[in-house]
Amino acid sequence: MWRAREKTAAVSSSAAGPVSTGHVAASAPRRASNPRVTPTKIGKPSTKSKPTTQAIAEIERNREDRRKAMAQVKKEREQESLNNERNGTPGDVDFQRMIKQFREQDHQELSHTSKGEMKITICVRKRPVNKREIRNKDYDCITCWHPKVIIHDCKLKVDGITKYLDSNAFAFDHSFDENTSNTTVYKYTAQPLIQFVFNEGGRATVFAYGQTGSGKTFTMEGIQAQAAKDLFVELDKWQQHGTSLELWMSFFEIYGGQCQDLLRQKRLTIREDGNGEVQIVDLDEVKIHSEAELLQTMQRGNALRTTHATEMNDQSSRSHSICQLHIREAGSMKLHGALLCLLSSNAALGKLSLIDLAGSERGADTKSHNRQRRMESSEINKSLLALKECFRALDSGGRGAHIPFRASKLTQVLKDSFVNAKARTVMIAAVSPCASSADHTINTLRYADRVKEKSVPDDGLLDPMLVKVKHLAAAQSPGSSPEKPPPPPPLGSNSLADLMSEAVSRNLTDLPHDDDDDDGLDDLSTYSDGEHIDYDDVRRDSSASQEDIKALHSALRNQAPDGDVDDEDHSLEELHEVVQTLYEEQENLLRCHMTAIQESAELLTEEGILLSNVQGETVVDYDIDHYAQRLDEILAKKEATIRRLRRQLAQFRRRCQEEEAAAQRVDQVPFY
Ligand SMILES: Nc1ncnc2c1ncn2[C@@H]1O[C@H](COP(=O)(O)OP(=O)(O)OP(=O)(O)O)[C@@H](O)[C@H]1O
Repeated sequence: MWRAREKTAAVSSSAAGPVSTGHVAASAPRRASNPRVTPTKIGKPSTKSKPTTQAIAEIERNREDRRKAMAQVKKEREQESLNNERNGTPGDVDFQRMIKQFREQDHQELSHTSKGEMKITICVRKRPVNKREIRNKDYDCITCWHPKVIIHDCKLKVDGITKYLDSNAFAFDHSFDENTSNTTVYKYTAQPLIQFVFNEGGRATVFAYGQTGSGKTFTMEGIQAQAAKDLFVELDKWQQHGTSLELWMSFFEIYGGQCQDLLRQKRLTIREDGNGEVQIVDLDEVKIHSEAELLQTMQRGNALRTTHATEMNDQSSRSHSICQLHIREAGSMKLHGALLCLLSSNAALGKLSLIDLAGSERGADTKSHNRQRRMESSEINKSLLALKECFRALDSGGRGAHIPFRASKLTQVLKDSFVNAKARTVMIAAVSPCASSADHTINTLRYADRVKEKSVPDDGLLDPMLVKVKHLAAAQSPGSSPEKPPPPPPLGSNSLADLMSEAVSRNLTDLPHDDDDDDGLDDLSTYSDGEHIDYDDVRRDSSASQEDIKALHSALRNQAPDGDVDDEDHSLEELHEVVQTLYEEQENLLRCHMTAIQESAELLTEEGILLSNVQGETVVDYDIDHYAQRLDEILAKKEATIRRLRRQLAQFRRRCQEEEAAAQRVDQVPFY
C-alpha cells in the first residue's frame, strides 16, 4: 500500500517545480528596470551626473512606461475576464491564471488500476462547477492528477495586494476529476467488490463522504445503477454454473440518531444481543428478481430519504442512507435461516452495502440553524467522527484497541462491515471544486487521509513532485498492474459454493426451529440478515454510549500533535454528549406524553361510565359514595400523570438550554 501526503506546506513558487506559481502577483506590472533615480547632488553640477532636468525627464518617462504597462495589464485582465466569462469560468482572473499555469506544468498522470484486493481503498471525486457557483463568480481551485489531489488556496501577501497560490497535495488510491464518468468511478471502486462478494462471500462496503452538495448522491446513485446490472450478470453466471442464488435488499436511513426503514417507512430499533451482535429490529428485506426491480426499489428508497435545504444544496440528504444487498442461497426461508445460523453469525453469504453519508456542513453554515437542524448537524458530525475513528482503529490493527462503535448509530449498524474478517471498504470522498469551499475541501481530504493513516509513508512536508515520484514507484510495484477482468467463477470450486455445501451437509435438525410452523419460520422475530434474536437475550438498547463518545474524543485528542488539546476539543465533546442526552430526553418526553395520552383516554372512558352510572336517565339506584371515591382516585391519577409529564418536560427544556449554551461554545468548523 502506498500513499503520501503533504500536511500543511504550501507549494510556493520554489516548491512547485517547473512552473512558478507562488509568491508573485500574476497581474503585477513589471517595474521599469531602474525605477529609482539617484538624487542629484546639490552644489556644482558634475560633468558626469545628469542635469536635473534630464533626471526629471527620465523619471517622467519611467512613470509613463509604468502607466502604459499598467494600462496594458488592466486591458489584458479585462479581456481575460471577458473571455473567462464567455467560457463559463468567471472569478478572480489572477488566481485562475496562476492555477492554469500550475496545471500547464510538466506533470505525469498515472492511469487508474483496480485496487479491488485492498482492505480499505480511498478515492476522491471532484464534481464540476455548478451554475450557482458560476453566478457567484466562484472558480475551480482543485487539480486532480490521479492519484493526487491538489488544492490551491488563493492567498494575499501581507501587503494586501500581491496574490499567490498556496497549494496542498494529497495522494489517494484514486483521484477522479470533474470529467470522470460514473462508469469509470464505478469501475475502480465498487465493481471489483462485486466479485469479492460473490467469489469470497465477502462483506463489501462503499461509502460516499463529503461536504453537502459535493456529489455524494450523484456518485452513489451512479454506483447503484451499475451495481444493479452487474449483480444480475453475476447471478446469471452462477445460475449457469448450477448454483442458484438470490438477491435480497434492505434499505434504511439514520437520521438524527433514529433508524428508519426506507422501503416500509417505519421506525426501527437498533439493539445489541447477548453476543454483542447489533440487530435492526423489524428491518424489511425484499427479494429482488430482476435488474429493473432492483433499480426501481433503489429509486423508491432514495426518493424517501430525509432532505432539507442547506447553504450548498437545496435538496440536501440529511440522513445516512444504507442500501444492503445480500446474496443468499435460493430456496425456502427455513433452509435460509438454517444456513444463516450455520455459516456465521451474519446471515448473508455475501453482502454489498452502499452508503451515502449525510453531507457535512461548515460551522459558519450552521450558525443560523434552529435547534433541530443544529442537533442534526451535530449528530452528523459526531457519526462521521465515529466512523473515521472506527476505520482508524481497524486500519491500525484493531486488536486490543478500543473501537468506539457505540459512539453513533451509524457505526453500530456498520459494525459487521468493519469487524468481519472478509470485509473490504471503499471510501469515496466527494469534493466541491470551488475556491469558496476550499477550507471544507481540505477538511474532507484530511478526513479521507486519516481514515487510512497507517499506510501513509511520510508525515512530513512533501513536494508534489516528490509525491508523484513516490506514486510512480508504487504504481510500478508488483500487483499493481492493470487488472484484466477476472474469469467467471469456476464451477464447484468456489468458496461460496463450498460454504453452502458445508452448511447443508451439517445436521440441520440441530438448529433452532419451530416444528409447528408450516412456513418454516421460527416464531422469533427475523431481522435484517434473517437472523433470529431472542428478546430475553437483548441486553442493551443501542443508544450511543457516552463512554464511546468520550473514547472517540479521547482518540481525537491523542491525534493532536504533542497532546495539544484546546478548549475547542472539550467544547465539542461536551456538545456531542449534550446532543446525545437531548435526543434521549426527547425520546423520553415523547414516550411519556404518549403514555399520558393513553392513560387520559382510559380515564376519560372510565369517567364517562362513572358519570353515567349516577346521572343516566334510567338510573334510579346509585352509589354516590363509590362515585366520589373513584372520582378522587381518577383525579389523583390525572394529577400524577401531569406532574410526571411536567417533570419530563422541565428536564427536556433544561437540556435544550444546555444544548444552546454548548453550541455557542463550539465553533463547529471542522469536526475532524
Ligand atoms: N460528477 C458530477 N457531474 C455532474 N453533476 C454533478 C456531479 N456531482 C454532483 N453533481 C450535481 O451537483 C448537485 C449536488 O450533488 P449531490 O446531490 O450528489 O450532492 P451531495 O453531496 O449528495 O449533497 P448532500 O450531502 O447535500 O445531499 C446535484 O445537482 C448533482 O446532479
